[in-house]
Amino acid sequence: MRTRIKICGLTREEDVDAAVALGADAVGFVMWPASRRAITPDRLEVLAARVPPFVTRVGLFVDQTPDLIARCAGALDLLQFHGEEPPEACDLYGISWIKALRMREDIDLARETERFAAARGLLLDAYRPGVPGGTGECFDWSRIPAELAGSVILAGGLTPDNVAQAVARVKPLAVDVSGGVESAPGIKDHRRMAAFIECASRAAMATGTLDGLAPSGIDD
Ligand SMILES: O=C(O)c1ccccc1NCC(=O)[C@H](O)[C@H](O)COP(=O)(O)O
Repeated sequence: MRTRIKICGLTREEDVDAAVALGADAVGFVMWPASRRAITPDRLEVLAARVPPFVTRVGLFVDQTPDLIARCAGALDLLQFHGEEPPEACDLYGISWIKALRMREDIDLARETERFAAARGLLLDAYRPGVPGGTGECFDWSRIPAELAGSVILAGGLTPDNVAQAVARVKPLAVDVSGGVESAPGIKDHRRMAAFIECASRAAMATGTLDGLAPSGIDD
């Protein structure tokens, strides 16, 4: 499967337009007020309205209220939970959700995978105490069990310089980047976004993530 690409932490119209034009499969919006990339629900409506069909609009939440999440859900295609949202509560909003897990040294991935079995996917991210996401740090990708790798969204410290290696080594379902394509928190650098998407796409093709397909995509 082709590795999908999510550009996260968007706050400006021009950056949303650039991410879509460059071929991002998903765009992420941080709804947690303490983040330097946070936007308001009103701003989310404005930015999400610029995203065409077939590009997934992802809202990021950290232990936030059901009312706020329900307020945002109308502008989103996917919820990304970073807090301790109980699995059963996530079904309240009527749209799909993914669970972000921070790779603490003592994480029990088998247990967490079972606990969040109802999620559409797991996003594996770096761990820094007190920081729910957007750390700009990598974690040891070899810690991802082989049987899980193809179904996870890989996040944490990805950049145009390391994303090809990440795709080749992990072959994840998707890669997720925020800080690695910025000139400042929440301000995306369009050249870095273009380089990231190019490098990730080339690596996905090179690693045969389209196994079994002839170059034309049709068996000869
Ligand atoms: O990006 C944030 O500021 C953020 C704040 C609170 C919760 C989640 C947040 N981001 C989550 C993401 O999905 C980021 O893209 C991911 O953590 C990777 O960030 P980076 O290491 O900067 O590429």
